[in-house]
Amino acid sequence: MNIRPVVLVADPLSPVALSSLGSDVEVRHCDGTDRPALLAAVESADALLVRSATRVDAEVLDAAPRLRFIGRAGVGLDNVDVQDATRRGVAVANAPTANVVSAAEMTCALILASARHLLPAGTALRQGSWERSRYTGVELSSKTLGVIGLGRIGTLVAERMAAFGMDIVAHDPHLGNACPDGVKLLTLDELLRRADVITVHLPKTAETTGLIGRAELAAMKPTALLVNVARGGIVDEQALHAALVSGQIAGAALDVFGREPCTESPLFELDNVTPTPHLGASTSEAQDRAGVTVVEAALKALFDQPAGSPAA
Ligand SMILES: NC(=O)C1=CN([C@@H]2O[C@H](COP(=O)(O)OP(=O)(O)OC[C@H]3O[C@@H](n4cnc5c(N)ncnc54)[C@H](O)[C@@H]3O)[C@@H](O)[C@H]2O)C=CC1
Ligand SMILES: O=C(O)CCC(=O)C(=O)O
Repeated sequence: MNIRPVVLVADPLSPVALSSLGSDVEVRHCDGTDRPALLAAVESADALLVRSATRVDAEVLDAAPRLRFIGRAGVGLDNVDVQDATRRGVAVANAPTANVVSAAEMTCALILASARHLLPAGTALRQGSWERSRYTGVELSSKTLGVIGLGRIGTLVAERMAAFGMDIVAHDPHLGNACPDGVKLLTLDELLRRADVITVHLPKTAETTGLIGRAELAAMKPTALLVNVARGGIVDEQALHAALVSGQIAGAALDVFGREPCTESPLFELDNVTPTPHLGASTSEAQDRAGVTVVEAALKALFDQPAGSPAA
């Protein structure tokens, strides 16, 4: 009889994280985006480890009578129904700091890529077109960066872009007086009107979904660049498409989309959009840290507590 607890890995975790699971647990894998496979596999799972692709909702929790722990190897918990899990005595842990440097570096890369048209210029060159004046960019030095959500990632982005000579303004109603030196806190409307580059670093919640819509895009400068490495749906994609086509704003870089995986979008047809497939946390360092963090939490939940009692 198998008495080892079963850890179900439903999204790809780093090899370092997988090996840190050790031999006291039985590790099983499934594709968490394949709903029937997930629902079948979770039935015997004591712990479930996911990244952002697997949705853990009431249906999954209903199918998982033995589940004691859900580990989210990353920051955003919008794909896990934490409230429902907690109500059922299933502990949930994420890795809130594991990938923030990677996400911040990705954001900086997208800001620079957008300002200098790297994606369309490189694509044109691969197609044999040497168009230097078409891809004239803008300098970032002395421009204003507007950070919406000055938490861990927003702060790292602000620090890094300040080194490029950008003035930093931010909007974050939950910060109170805890604003870092050199950053000016503004209302959302003031930020939208003043910033040359706007970057979004918010959790996806009922409050933040659709926060950047038609009216907010209309308030931005026609030269503004908008970057979203947070979550799809915080920026209204239809309104953004209209704003980019009409020249209401100059460009956008998007790492995240309302529906993922997202392989087709009218936004992908626009030269002034730099899209990436949710790569913010996709570095070996971030994946090792995030995976090991949730594995350690899973082992603690499985072995430090008697089965059936909720982990802290
Ligand atoms: N693209 C990617 O691969 C990654 C995306 N993310 C996303 O980035 C998000 C932010 O991550 P962190 O900076 O680590 O989170 P955090 O919790 O440190 O910071 C979020 C900040 O947003 C602020 N905030 C909340 N509601 C707001 C509102 N309505 N207006 C303005 N500010 C508001 C909070 O006060 C907080 O300071 C995550 O929730 C996740 O969804 C995180 C890592 C990688
Ligand atoms: O690597 C992932 O699963 C995505 C990272 C992410 O979006 C997050 O940590 O919130």
